Amino acid sequence: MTHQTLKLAGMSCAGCADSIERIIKSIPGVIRCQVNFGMEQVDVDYDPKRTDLNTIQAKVRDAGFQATPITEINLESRPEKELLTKLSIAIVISIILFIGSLPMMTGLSLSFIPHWLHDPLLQLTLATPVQFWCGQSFYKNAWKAFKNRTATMDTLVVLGTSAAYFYSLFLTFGSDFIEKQGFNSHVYYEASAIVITLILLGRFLEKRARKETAAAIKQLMGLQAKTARVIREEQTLDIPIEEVKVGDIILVRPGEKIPVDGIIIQGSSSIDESMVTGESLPVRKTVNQQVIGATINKTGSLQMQALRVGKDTVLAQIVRLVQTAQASKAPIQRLVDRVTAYFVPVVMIIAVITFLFWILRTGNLTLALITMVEVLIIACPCALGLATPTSIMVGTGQGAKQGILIKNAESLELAQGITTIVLDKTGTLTQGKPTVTDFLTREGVGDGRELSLLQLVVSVENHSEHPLGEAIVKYGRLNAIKTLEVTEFDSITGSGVQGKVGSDLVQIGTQQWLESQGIETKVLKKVAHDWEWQKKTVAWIAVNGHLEGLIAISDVLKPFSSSVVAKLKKIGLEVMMMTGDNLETAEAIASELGIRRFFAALRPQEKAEKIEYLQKKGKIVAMVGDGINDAIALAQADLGIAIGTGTDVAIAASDITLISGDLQGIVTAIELSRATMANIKENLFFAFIYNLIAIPIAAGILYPFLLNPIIAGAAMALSSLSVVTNALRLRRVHPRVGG
Ligand SMILES: Nc1ncnc2c1ncn2[C@@H]1O[C@H](COP(=O)(O)OP(=O)(O)OP(=O)(O)O)[C@@H](O)[C@H]1O
Ligand SMILES: [Cu+]
Ligand SMILES: [Mg+2]
Repeated sequence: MTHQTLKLAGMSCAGCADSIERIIKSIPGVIRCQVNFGMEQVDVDYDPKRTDLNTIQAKVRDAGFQATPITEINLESRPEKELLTKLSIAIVISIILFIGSLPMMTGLSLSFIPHWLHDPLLQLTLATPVQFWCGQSFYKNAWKAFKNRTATMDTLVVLGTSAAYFYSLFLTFGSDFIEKQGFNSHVYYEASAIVITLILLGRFLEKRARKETAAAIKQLMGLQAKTARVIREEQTLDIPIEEVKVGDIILVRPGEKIPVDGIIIQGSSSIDESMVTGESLPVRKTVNQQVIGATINKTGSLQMQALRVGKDTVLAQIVRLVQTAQASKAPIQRLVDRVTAYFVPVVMIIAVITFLFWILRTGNLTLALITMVEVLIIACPCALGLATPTSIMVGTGQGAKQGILIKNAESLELAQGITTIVLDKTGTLTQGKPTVTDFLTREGVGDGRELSLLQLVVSVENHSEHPLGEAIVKYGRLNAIKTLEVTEFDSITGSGVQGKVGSDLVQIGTQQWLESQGIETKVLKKVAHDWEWQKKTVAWIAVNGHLEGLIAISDVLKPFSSSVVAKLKKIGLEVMMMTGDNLETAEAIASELGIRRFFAALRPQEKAEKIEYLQKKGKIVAMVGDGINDAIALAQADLGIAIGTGTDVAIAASDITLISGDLQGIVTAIELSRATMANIKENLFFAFIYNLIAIPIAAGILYPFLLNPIIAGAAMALSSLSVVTNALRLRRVHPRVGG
């Protein structure tokens, strides 16, 4: 499967986005296609054996749009200059036309307005370029839609303003005829010109605002360093970031940005990773630790080796993730789409009925025409099309700024509805950087076997990815233990690890597991219990099926664990804990955090089963976890939240990732979701209520009070603008637990 992002040109409203999506999806071989109206781009997945980029581009071109591939991240937006020129000219002409028609509109004789301004021929000369040059894009788009056998908001604008324009044109040259019929012979050039101007103005402002919503991504990308100082063939050179290759040795001085992702090979420093992880405290890093491109090296001088460059860097991946999330459709949007699809044709029918009704009832052609034009203009559903996507864009962008990656709009919509949140213990509530506190052999202190047993244990744990394993290896290093060769290593997720050192079978893991292997564990039970009550995790050691010792490992809680649990309860969620660790340790930790319900000694599959059990009881469950042992449960949960410092498996199985592992992100994500959904509902309410009220008025139910078409145009431009502005308010959501 090939993935490609294309930049789109020529879209004027959400309706165009829909038709492009439909066209691309209809090409055989296209697997997935998603248009992002806000970013003006489309993501396509296709089978390269069945179709290719040229075919896709040609199809899009046939429909009247342009699509060009984006290879590197590139956000240059289409020049707005042309739109601005057209808008300025339209404004000037509209003002002149407006002044000229004031006496007629108000019925007053305003002597300061020269009479020639009211001349229909002059008005025609002024109105024509506005209609066909400034308004050109409406005609083009309406034609495009017509060819695709759909109707969009452009269709409505074209029908409405053309009706006003051609009616006036007819009057200009045939007013005698009209007057003989007893009709009023006022021309409506100014109405059509002003409506076009207002809609252009609305588009211009909307474009501006939409550009602002892409700000989060732009900000992320602007973070990238421009150059890097590399050492090649013993020479130090400054080269552009694009030319850095994997494996290059790079020098980073204090205060400089880390140019690409890499590993420190010399020096140590504290590094500000807040731009990527949202974590505000600088982190101390030294040799062999990874650094992320775009983060800031604060104090020390570093030499690093490039590991990932270009589009493989963490930053580029984050940008891509955020872009896809912003383009994705929330379930609520699908409903809106269905409604909008029927909206335009329905409006056209209402317009025709309005026309027929008034002409038959009053015989007044002007009245019938004006009401029809109003219905066409005022009912334009573009605010409806903007309501959901703009909020989603701002919401996901805002999350990214705070170190919360939301996989798609659906996850964002889901987060607000959860009732229960289940937290994993090790690595989620605790730091996941445990240290060994006690080590005991079967015979107790001084049996002379301590070091040789520790050597066996450390050798096996050296192969484990588990934080407990890492802690034991570190402990071995402190005791100057040399590791031995291990064969037949096996990791039983959720239970422990085993391997052969020479001919000895070494097993390290839970008591439960060793018992299930037929190993007698009674002798050390008392010591183990004491340790567990001190919140320590106990690993049991057996060699050749015989219990030989115990290791106690303790892990401290993350600084915000308690306050996050409290806050989650306060916003009305049921909080539970779930762990693979034993019951006593779990109980001790849970009571410290004030969590009443918890499940302990769970194997990975059982974690998922517990979640399923909660779901069966009608709860909507979010699960937060970091490890391989959490992956199934994360996928089972309604909303999976992964700790970014955890394993890749967990991140892949989740819907939301907290990049820095800061638990406050859970609260932020939920509040952001609630705010976004509320915002979408406000937007939809505004958009619908406006149409519901405006259409009947435009159709003339309040007759003899009639709207002027100009007011209709202004109202419609304002309604989309207010939707976009409302969405931008989401940028003010910054909930934080610690202040
Ligand atoms: N590499 C290992 N070395 C020693 N013991 C292990 C190892 N891996 C797992 N265990 C044992 O299995 C138990 C369960 O492990 P699991 O990975 O499922 O959960 P956990 O990391 O302790 O806790 P949580 O589920 O809260 O993240 C551990 O508490 C430990 O006793
Ligand atoms: Cu519109
Ligand atoms: Mg864990």
